Amino acid sequence: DNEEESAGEELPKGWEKRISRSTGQVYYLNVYTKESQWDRPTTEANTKDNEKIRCSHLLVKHCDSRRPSSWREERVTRSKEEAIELVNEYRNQIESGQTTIEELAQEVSDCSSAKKGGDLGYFTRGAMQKPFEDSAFGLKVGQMSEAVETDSGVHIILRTA
Ligand SMILES: O=C(CCc1ccccc1)N[C@H](Cc1nc2ccccc2[nH]1)C(=O)O
Repeated sequence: DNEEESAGEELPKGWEKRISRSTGQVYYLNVYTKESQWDRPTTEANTKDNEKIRCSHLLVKHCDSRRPSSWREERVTRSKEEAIELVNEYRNQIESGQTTIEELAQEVSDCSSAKKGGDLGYFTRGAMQKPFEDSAFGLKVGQMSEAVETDSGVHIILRTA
């Protein structure tokens, strides 16, 4: 509002100041990505294309995977249908709180990220296979995907940041 601008505390481009309906606290909305944050932004709001997110994933490969091999087994022979069934069972175990994606990925994920509990680090659009990217960027922080199929196999994705 005016006195803030006149006091030279203008917000960087792409941000808007909001008041939380539930707590009355001030927060800031990135008008491009619709993401919000408590801290007053100091840099321009990033637009969709340079948005970085962080995910962990669990991958179950199958006989038609691009590389039907992994640290777990020399030759992956399960069918795609079996991989989908397994992934859905794993997803239920995580959803029910029996385990976490980090713990399960270390045991069963066919991706080398298994060693890090499935953590893929931060990435922008353009870094991962399209079905994976579309699912990951559609998740809110803390949300887990349904089974996602890529040329590598069948994934569960958890957005962590
Ligand atoms: O591509 C990799 C390495 C991914 C990775 C990124 C960052 C840190 C650690 C690993 N592994 C493939 C399996 C695989 N395919 C994927 C497709 C999308 C995201 C993660 C994936 N992982 C494979 O092993 O065949």
